[in-house]
Amino acid sequence: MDEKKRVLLGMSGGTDSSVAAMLLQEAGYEVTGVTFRFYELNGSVEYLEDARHLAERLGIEHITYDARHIFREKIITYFVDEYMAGHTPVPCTLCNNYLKWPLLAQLADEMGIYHLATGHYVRKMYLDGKYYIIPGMDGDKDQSFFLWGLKQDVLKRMLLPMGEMTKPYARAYASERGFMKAATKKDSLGVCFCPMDYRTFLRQYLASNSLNATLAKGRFIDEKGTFIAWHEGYPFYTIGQRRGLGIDLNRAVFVKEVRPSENEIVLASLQALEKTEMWLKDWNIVDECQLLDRKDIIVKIRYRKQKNFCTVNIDGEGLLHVRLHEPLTAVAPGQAAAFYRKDGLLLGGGIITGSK
Ligand SMILES: Nc1ncnc2c1ncn2[C@@H]1O[C@H](COP(=O)(O)OP(=O)(O)OP(=O)(O)O)[C@@H](O)[C@H]1O
Repeated sequence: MDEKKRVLLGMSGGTDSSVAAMLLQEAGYEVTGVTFRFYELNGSVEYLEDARHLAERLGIEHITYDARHIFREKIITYFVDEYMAGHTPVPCTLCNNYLKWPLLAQLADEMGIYHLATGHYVRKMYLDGKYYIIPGMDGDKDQSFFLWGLKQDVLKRMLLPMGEMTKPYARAYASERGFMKAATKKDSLGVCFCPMDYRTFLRQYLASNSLNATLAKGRFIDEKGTFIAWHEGYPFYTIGQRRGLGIDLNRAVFVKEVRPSENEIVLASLQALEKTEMWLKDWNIVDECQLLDRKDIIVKIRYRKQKNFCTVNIDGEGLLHVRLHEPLTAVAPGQAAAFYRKDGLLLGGGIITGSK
């Protein structure tokens, strides 16, 4: 078979990658599915069985790849370390950019397969000699926010069959073909290894690594340093947080600052959290001409909803400097910022290291 017609697809056992397998097959590709064992919540391997079973029904080759050790090292350890440093980590962004897609490329190379695919709801576009990610047609499912770190060597090989689909259509598509389990799978919620609440995960992780002594009660203080109440330990709070502080004041207060060395959390009004400048490290830009020094760049620091205009430059220390045209609240170190052109082209992104 023409090597351009072979594709390695990441199969999670979920609806999207299952439908992606069907679409690629219908488009005439010889599909090989790979399921990475990243993390098995409560030891469940049902996802592996589902992926295997689907591959069998479709008559496609399927392999599994044990990435638990590397996932633990690169994603979970990083996640815990970031909270312990008073930051807000972005495990899904890191996993996609440094693990999932690079692993797909590595395995595909070993198998002599050119194309790489996933069930992400994104599309890609070729412009002036470069490939760009653009949001999926289903605005509600768009996952472009997580993919700003991918380089051209991966982008050029990507096939993104779900980009033109909506989730309801994907479910109907699987069901019409008799794949009822794939059609009715629940959407995955948040971070795969702690879908609900990171605090519970953090407590368990620290306890099982004999590190819980590092968590002591600390002081909530106001901006002037006045004691307000006791808190559970600084890693359990993130900048911008309002709910779950466990205190009852007669005004709305938000986490403005996390101070690990003092185990203090500074609380303030929302207005006091406003920032107009950010600095990013570990950044990636597809084409500097499309991003730097322009006045109409959109920046997102949240997966959903938020969008602001900004101007981006590289500063003397090699960090990306972002000037926000309107202030943003809840800018936390460790979080990702992704840049878009007004028409949706994903221009790059980076990790927030400072703001003012
Ligand atoms: N364990 C895994 N092994 C291989 N590929 C994976 C794995 N987890 C996710 N992927 C790939 O990454 C894509 C995006 O995964 P993510 O978990 O962010 O989204 P999702 O909407 O839940 O996808 P799905 O419905 O396919 O599970 C998946 O569609 C799949 O192609």
